[in-house]
Amino acid sequence: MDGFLLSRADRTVQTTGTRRLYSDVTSASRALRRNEAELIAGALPFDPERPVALAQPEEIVVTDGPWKPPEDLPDLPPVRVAAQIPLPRVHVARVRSLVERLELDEFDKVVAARRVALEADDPIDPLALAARMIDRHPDAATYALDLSAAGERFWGHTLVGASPELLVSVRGDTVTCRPLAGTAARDDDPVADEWAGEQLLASAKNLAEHAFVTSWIRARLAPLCSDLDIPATPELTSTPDVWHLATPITGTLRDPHTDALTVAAALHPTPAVAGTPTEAALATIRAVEGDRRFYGGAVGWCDAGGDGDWLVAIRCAELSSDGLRAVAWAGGGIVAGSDPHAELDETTAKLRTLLGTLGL
Ligand SMILES: C=C(O[C@H]1C=CC=C(C(=O)O)[C@@H]1O)C(=O)O
Repeated sequence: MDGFLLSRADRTVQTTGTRRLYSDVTSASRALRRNEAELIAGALPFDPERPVALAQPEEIVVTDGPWKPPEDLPDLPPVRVAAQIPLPRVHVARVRSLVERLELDEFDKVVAARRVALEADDPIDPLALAARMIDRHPDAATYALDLSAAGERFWGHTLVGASPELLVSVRGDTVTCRPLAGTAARDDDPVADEWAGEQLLASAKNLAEHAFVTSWIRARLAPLCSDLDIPATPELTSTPDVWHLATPITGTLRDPHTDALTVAAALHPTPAVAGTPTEAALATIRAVEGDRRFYGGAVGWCDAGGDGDWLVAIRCAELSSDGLRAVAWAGGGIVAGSDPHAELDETTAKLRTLLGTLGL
């Protein structure tokens, strides 16, 4: 796939071709400020030390409403699970060890993730997968983008997902964020399902897990924004697979020239994907999991006026250049009191967003 697609309920940005690549957020933001680029789209990796995938496209199409896929997209092929990395019992053991380290005050929260390697009989077309994800997850932001700009390790690879989590949106001088943290699986039985949501909203452990994210975002946004409105308690939101705790946040840019890409970089990675304190959480994730590549990163666009949308790159998979292999990730926030088996189940529920779309 050549280009970028971000489909949200109100607006779709689709680009093709590459006019120029940027090696970091600062040079991309400078190009926007100097009007050298009309729009820059792409992704920030999970690990801020790794290369970004940001490009000025050749062609840009912005439309109202969600993406309307072309009729001639190929069917999705049969897909099977080739490996779980690590094995589920190893993930449980990792979480147990992280909880012990939390009790020793090494960090307050850390996000533990695992991945599933997939194999397909025929190539998975990234746009066909995105189209199916929009059908199944109409309230999420669906994305599909070429990661080649991040260097040789990513040549021809694409990232496809349906994220329920808005990192930041900027329109004029208005900043909006909607962090998520705290999860419960949905239930087929409507009564049990409603109960699961109510329990989540009342869960001290999940409220604490969520508060680490909102207080971190407050600290990061305060230098950039005035009139910060961050409700004291989260609200309940849902995807077809899971319930989440969400906090809608708004603010006004102190300097109206600050662009959406700069705000996204200042807010990434939040404790919803890394943990807190950030450096201790990142060091732990690097040592325990290795490189998460673009899972847990940010996907979005920013225009020369500074407006833009950046989504947290979760509920996604990275597809190989031939489309025959894919890796899907899911993680969950670990805090004092986290139950290792429940954390494994939570990642399984979150993986359903991607795996269910592929018929698994
Ligand atoms: C890290 C993920 O989810 C984040 C977003 C919502 C809820 C989360 C949680 O409850 O742990 C995570 O912070 C993921 O889906 O891989």
